[in-house]
Amino acid sequence: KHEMAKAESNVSDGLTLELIRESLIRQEDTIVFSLIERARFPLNSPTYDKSYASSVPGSGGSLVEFIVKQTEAIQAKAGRYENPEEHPFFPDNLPPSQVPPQKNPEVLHPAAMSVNINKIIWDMYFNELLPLFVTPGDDGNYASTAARDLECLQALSRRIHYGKLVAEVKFRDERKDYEPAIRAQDRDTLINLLTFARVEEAVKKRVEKKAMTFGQEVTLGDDGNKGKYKVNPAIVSRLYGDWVIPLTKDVEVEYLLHRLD
Ligand SMILES: C=C(O[C@@H]1C=C(C(=O)O)C=C[C@H]1O)C(=O)O
Repeated sequence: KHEMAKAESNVSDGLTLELIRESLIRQEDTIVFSLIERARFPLNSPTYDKSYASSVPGSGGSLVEFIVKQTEAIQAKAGRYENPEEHPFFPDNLPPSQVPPQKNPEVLHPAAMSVNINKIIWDMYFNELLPLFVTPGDDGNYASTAARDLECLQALSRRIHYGKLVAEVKFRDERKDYEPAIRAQDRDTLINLLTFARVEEAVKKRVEKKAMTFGQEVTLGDDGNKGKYKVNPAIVSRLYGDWVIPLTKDVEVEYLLHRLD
């Protein structure tokens, strides 16, 4: 099946819609597990409170900002952001990579570099999503909480920015349809071209099922915990329907608008 998709794609770098969809499906596992790990802790609001971390040198904000900035600085030195699939939340003043450059194949148009919607992802995660899937309360585990938040943010960011690859492969497959819309800078036509409603419905159903499967209480003996999940499956489905899929499509459109620059 794979080989067929590859043969159809008539490009040399092996990028196919089928391989991209496989990666997006695999990334659902990472996202669901990272939400489950974060949900072990209650909201722990001091993690996000500027006054709590004000004595941490160089934090400049909350404890979560401190963890994210410091982690991104280390990972930048290790070459993480040389990979076109990775996008920092705080791109300003990141140290350069200190490892030998990797030969990443040039799959995307260079305009892809300027598309980074992590600010929107950050606000969505903390303002809308987090209060929906964690319990209220405070158990004092702020550093662990911030580390789990970073994992959620990175998994969501990678999935949403994968829209660049989705857009590239769709553009190559239907250049004749995309080119006039790009020349006209016509967002609505681009959205219509790249939307597959049936795929989106399947994604939402599958992530709900994954939340039920990965988030069930596994017990030996009586099934007293049946129907209790570590993260509410309906909220995972809503995360995808309301935010992940629309933001992925925003990335696709932003990328395509500059595809012919
Ligand atoms: C990712 C794709 O493109 C679009 C975006 C989707 C998503 O974010 O999951 C799903 C279907 C499409 O509307 C795809 O066609 O597979």
